[in-house]
Amino acid sequence: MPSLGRLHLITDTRPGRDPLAVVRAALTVAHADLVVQVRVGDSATDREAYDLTRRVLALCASYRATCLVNDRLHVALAVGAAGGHVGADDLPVAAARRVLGPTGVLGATARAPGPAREAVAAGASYLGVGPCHTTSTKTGLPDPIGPAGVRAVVDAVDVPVIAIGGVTAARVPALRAAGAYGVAVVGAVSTAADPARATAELIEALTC
Ligand SMILES: Cc1ncc(COP(=O)(O)OP(=O)(O)O)c(N)n1
Ligand SMILES: Cc1ncsc1CCOP(=O)(O)O
Ligand SMILES: [Mg+2]
Repeated sequence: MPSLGRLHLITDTRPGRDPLAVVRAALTVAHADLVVQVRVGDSATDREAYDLTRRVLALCASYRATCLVNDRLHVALAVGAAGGHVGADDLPVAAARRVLGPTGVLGATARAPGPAREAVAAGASYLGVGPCHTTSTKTGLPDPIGPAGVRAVVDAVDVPVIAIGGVTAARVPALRAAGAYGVAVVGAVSTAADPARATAELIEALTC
């Protein structure tokens, strides 16, 4: 697998947001260091997910950035994205690996060492670990695990750990010190007054 980008931008498709404009702004700064994960709401149709993903993939291609698809692996395959991300309510990791094939990038959500090891054994190529901090963009999550929780997972696996949940540039140093390879964000970029600047601050924090 080519090396994974350290900054994962997850699309924000809540009403009033402009995910394509945010992705475009982030790409102008982060280029190939960016992984864009297309995540649509549960009520979105497959056609809507497909159309958005095709457009994101075209933007990513211009910058040699990686495009992944959250949950809907058939959309990832249909558009030719690099892979996808699954969690507890999605296909099991082993099934997702069969769908994507041996070379697809496959992320799996884990928040503790045991499930993290299982996900890697089942074929995950990276782990999304969190919520690390309180988030306002997803409800119904368990308590934040903090950098110490990230460290526990990092110590248990040999794949990149991507910290997620309430991540800001100011919080990146502690997450990196805990062994996180990178971070995934929604709000830190999508709700920023200047998404390009917010991206630059995250990239700088990740490369220090
Ligand atoms: C990088 C990354 N980590 C975790 C998640 C969360 O995935 P999941 O648990 O399946 O929840 P939804 O995003 O599907 O609501 C993620 N998407 N990306
Ligand atoms: C999808 C998801 N899974 C765990 S936290 C989260 C949302 C992260 O969004 P933000 O970066 O705005 O906290
Ligand atoms: Mg999911």
